[in-house]
Amino acid sequence: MQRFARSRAPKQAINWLCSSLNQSRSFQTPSFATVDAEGISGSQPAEVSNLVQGSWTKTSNWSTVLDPLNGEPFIKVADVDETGLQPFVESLSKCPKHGLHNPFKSPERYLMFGDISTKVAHMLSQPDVSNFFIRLIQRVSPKSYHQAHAEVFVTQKFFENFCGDQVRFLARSFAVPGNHLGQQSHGFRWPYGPVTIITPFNFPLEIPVLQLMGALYMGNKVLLKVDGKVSIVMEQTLRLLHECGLSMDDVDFINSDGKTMNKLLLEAKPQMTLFTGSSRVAEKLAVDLRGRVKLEDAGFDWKILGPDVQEVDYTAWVCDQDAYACSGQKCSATSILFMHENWASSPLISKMKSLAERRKLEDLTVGPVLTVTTETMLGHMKKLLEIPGSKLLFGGEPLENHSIPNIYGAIKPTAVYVPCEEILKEGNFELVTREIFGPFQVVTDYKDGQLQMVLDALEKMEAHLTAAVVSNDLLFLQKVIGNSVNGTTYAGMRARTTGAPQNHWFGPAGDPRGAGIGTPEAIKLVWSCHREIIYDVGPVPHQWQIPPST
Ligand SMILES: NC(=O)c1ccc[n+]([C@@H]2O[C@H](COP(=O)([O-])OP(=O)(O)OC[C@H]3O[C@@H](n4cnc5c(N)ncnc54)[C@H](O)[C@@H]3O)[C@@H](O)[C@H]2O)c1
Repeated sequence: MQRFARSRAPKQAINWLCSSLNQSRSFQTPSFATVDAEGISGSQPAEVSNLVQGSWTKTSNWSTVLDPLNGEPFIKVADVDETGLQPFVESLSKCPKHGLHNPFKSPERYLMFGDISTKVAHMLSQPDVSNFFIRLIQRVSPKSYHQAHAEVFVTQKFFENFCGDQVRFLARSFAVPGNHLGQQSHGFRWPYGPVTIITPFNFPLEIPVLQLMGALYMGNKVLLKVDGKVSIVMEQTLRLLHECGLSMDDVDFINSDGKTMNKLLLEAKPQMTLFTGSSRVAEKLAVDLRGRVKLEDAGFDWKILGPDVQEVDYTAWVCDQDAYACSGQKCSATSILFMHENWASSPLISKMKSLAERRKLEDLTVGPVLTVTTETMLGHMKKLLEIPGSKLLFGGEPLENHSIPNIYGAIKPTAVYVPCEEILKEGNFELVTREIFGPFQVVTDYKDGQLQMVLDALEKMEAHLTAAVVSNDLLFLQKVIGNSVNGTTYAGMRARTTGAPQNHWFGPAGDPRGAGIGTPEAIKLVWSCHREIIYDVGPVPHQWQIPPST
């Protein structure tokens, strides 16, 4: 979000934009929307507002988002600075610790959220509405139509999952008989009350919506902050939610830089903060907020190809999707691929190379990298190539003929081979396991007797988000799964690291602060705590007498 000289749009980007305009000419802008996803441009910039204490507000301090495809300043965001925090602090402080609803207070709100979910699910199933969000996502976080569609589809299915009575079932309690008549213990799911959600740029709709709704379902009041580069998507989503019955006061929405948000958190003291983003910020917030956090942080995700080589074309395709779809900007993207020597002697790598080379900017199957520059990615590659025995497998060059502004990255899908023995060496491990949030992966191989070396590498890693064990050899699967911890691990010859839908728990394991997203279990774990009410209503036994002191 910096001001940049306007650059000429490249031929491919213009062609692509024209074809997408033609494709979507028949779509109407939905009634709740205040922007036209197709029409936003340097000459017709969109504006993003804040929402606090039930009203949409603007500020005098606008930051500008550059169109990732051509550098035009195309979105103006009303940024709140440190002097504008008070309304947000006050708004959050109005919510008590026992929340907006709980099993003993306003239980009708559980039903209300079931109804809201039904309406939103229906709205998102309308082609005008889904296309609006698909295109809006593509404009700010460029990814292929298919990938943006998947994001909207998963979000719609999530809402379908929480229609009717499903929200109140999230707050299901249990009871255990007591020691005497009249005594019974009941376990309840209790909200935290005032909470905050902070999310990154890469899934502008899915991540904030799934976390936001989970928080609301369980009875919390939410202050939401989405990365400013993409916050237009959630601003429009909130307008959709309001149209479907969400109260204007249940969610506040702030646009600010990270430092200002950090200050707000220290002042507002939310009971819980869900942070999704880099490990650097996650660790800072864990300290600043004295542990009142749940974290979904960096992913250095691994895939192991076992000894049983089969379905090489399919496996190559999944490897390509896992590493390079969304230009590698999924926290679940494969960062390192370990192949058994049997795969190393198959045509896998040459097939992966061909698939990577099909990707093109015109259809956004490869595109701008929003948080890592070309220079950083290629610099990292150079350092890896200094490791003895390493070599470039494919890619390794900047994208050509584009006008992606140079605050963003633009490289061809890249794979660098590093020998497994070298990866484990003290000086190399940190370098090789650095997360590059772009179309970049490390590939290595291991011999039949070297599985332990691979497992040692997994043990040394710090992020344990997604993983894939590609094999149908049950003993091999057992060995790898039993010796690793990643929170979302796919196992079997169709295993992948990316593409978790709303019906799979998604989140890291091995960290008590780890959050989850999507499923009822994730919602209950992240957005509610346990409260035990022990009823002890009597009667006191007939002729009871005061016993001796104990
Ligand atoms: N685990 C997951 O589910 C998941 C999902 C998506 C992305 N990620 C990770 O996110 C990272 C990419 O996103 P990014 O680079 O935009 O992350 P980031 O940590 O820089 O930013 C994430 C969010 O935090 C805000 N922020 C930054 N500093 C802050 C501070 N001091 N206090 C409060 N808020 C602050 C940002 O404005 C943004 O909204 C990658 O590491 C990726 O693996 C993880």
